[in-house]
Amino acid sequence: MEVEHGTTPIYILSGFLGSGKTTLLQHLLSYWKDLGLRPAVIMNELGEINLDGQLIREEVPMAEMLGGCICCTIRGDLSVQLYELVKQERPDVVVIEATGAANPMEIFDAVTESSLYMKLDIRPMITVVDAAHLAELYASQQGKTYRLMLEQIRCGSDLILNKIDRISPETQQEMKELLGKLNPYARVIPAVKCEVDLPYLLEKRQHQEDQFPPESPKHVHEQKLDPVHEHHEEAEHYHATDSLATHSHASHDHVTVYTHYFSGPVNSVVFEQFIKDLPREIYRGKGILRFSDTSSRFLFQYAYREADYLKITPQGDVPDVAVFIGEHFDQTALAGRLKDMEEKPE
Ligand SMILES: Nc1nc2c(ncn2[C@@H]2O[C@H](COP(=O)(O)OP(=O)(O)OP(=O)(O)O)[C@@H](O)[C@H]2O)c(=O)[nH]1
Repeated sequence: MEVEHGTTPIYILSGFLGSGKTTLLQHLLSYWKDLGLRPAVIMNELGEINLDGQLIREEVPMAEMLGGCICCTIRGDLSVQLYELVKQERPDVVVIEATGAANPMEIFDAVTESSLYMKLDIRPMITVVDAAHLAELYASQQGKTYRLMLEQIRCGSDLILNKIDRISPETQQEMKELLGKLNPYARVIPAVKCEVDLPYLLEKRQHQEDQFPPESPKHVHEQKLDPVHEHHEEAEHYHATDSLATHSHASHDHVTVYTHYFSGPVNSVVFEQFIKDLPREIYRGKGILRFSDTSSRFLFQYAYREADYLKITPQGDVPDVAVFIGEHFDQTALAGRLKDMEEKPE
């Protein structure tokens, strides 16, 4: 990796909730470590607790931005966190993992603000796309989730078409072509578990600026480097020029998060059934649990109707917790079912 002296490369990982960003992050961190580089991470979660952080090696410096989205509610904090992380840890490279609900243009905005007082090399965005989820949303072609996904696709310079194990070869071909149409400037990289050729993904390409379509991220990016530019003017300009940006800040107003702290262990079979029965409006779940019928603790992941359980020994003092993210789901009903499980663990 070419690193300009005194300049910190910043990679932003974008992609809808559960698409595979943390999976990619883990590959990136191992790759850089093997090269003898010191990576650092900024993780942003909508929930109050960073569960993905549990999957990251302890020695990797990490700034956690919890309980909001860096593209809007806690956006101002990003430049502060980035500044402190770079100053204190002197990393060779920083990766920002955005929440899957984040509007990519706004993250670009927030990061470029930091580049006003730090030497940063903001690399083009990497967007991870859940192939099966895209196929389904493309079929219906509606909803805010679809629009947000389109925007994330449009802003990526590399599009990792992940989870191709979940679609047929024909659909795979269709999705590749679709990505090519939605964003002709990006490289499309099909993958399973984000296993991609990392030197290829990270290489600095010639004429990288030409990758951006006219009047899209590059345009906004350049404006942000002008410190006297008024924010609302920029926002207006962005809305006026970007045909997909019909909802900018409001893009994830429809996304809600429910965090449940468990008062005790729950039965694993009952919990697994509960996850299987989750309503369609809930598209993401994760948590750390203690089951009454097993001895170890588990990290569970639920993304787009597929669940995964991993035995873990949490770092530090981590409560038993589950976080659910979805669109307008009934939080009270969900809370009730979880509570029931605690009261009847067997
Ligand atoms: N079947 C399948 N599952 C995958 C693949 N890649 C990742 N997953 C699983 O999908 C789930 C979500 O992956 P993450 O890497 O946590 O996704 P994320 O984008 O970081 O999720 P958020 O942080 O919630 O936005 C996990 O259970 C992964 O093991 C893949 O290629 N195929």
